[in-house]
Amino acid sequence: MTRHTGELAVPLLPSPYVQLDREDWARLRKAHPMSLDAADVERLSGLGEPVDLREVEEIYLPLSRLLNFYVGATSGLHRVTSSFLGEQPAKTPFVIGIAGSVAVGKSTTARVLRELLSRWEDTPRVELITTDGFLLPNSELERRGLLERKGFPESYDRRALVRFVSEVKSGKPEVTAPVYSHLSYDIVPDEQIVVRRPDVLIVEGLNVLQPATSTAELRSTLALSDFFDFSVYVDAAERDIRRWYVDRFLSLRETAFADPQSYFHRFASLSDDDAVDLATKIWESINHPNLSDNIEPTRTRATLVMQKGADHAVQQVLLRKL
Ligand SMILES: Nc1ncnc2c1ncn2[C@@H]1O[C@H](COP(=O)(O)OP(=O)(O)O)[C@@H](O)[C@H]1O
Ligand SMILES: CC(C)(COP(=O)(O)O)[C@@H](O)C(=O)NCCC(=O)O
Repeated sequence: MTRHTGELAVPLLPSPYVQLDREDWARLRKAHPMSLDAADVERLSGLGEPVDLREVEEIYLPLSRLLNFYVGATSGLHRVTSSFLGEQPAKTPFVIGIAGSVAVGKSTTARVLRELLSRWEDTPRVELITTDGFLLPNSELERRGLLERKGFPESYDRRALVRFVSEVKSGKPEVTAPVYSHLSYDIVPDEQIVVRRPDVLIVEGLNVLQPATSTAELRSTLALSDFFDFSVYVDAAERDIRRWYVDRFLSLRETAFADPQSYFHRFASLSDDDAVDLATKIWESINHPNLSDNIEPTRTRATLVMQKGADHAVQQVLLRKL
């Protein structure tokens, strides 16, 4: 097996990652045999995403196995701390962060992992939360002049997001999160997600690996990632991500945008060329600068980096060893 040092080195420091080609990573599966039964296959194909089952077996199953080892080791550490303190050990939810650009495949990765992790005996209850629920409402974004910066770190209520994850982790019986609608393009008033002591919490979003900010308003808060037990950065070449974004925009024209209630309904009747132009313009003015200024710089903070090729298939996996 060829293992070499990952490219994501901080200059002059040894890379903290071991880099595995797809074949090497997939081979790890043989050491930890697992298979999907008919019910698993059915559940996975019911997720509404065209995920190749070979991809699930070769990439996501080994990852779910690794995560299962981390869950065991982390709960051992919690037990040690409780016993040191002379306390009764309580079960602490294992928290996974999933970061990456808009349209890189974070939601798909998160949903596949939720399915696979819930198959492990010690983690049957896996909850998934997306950070868009913590975007400031449009009225507030407008007041702050941030409507064109949705998805940038400052467009979120970061304090509420950190509080949410810390409360789930502290074992609070019920913790609620606000809900964002892509249909209305805003936070949904009076709607909430309730999380009740999961075994695993997956937190997926563009900015989940952002370091703590030091603005006057937020100084001395903890970073969200301080609560992560494991994090995944989904990575790909920007030209591929932009194409996935434009393709998704084109297909949303026939589905979500076609709904008269949709904020984007006015885009449903665009010609192919105009839709491609508009999606490319949104990419260049919002999603590209957010990726290069805010999201990509957090990649080296992830425990594991999945590097996808043009067809979404993972080509390389970088796993943090140091
Ligand atoms: N593993 C995959 N195989 C095939 N298509 C995928 C895969 N992951 C994502 N996609 C497609 O790429 C687009 C973006 O994926 P999504 O998970 O919605 O990204 P994000 O949550 O990062 O915005 C979607 O159209 C999705 O169907
Ligand atoms: C809602 C999002 C900010 C993503 O939020 P996340 O759940 O990753 O925090 C993003 O999908 C979005 O709508 N961005 C605005 C620019 C655009 O329309 O692509």
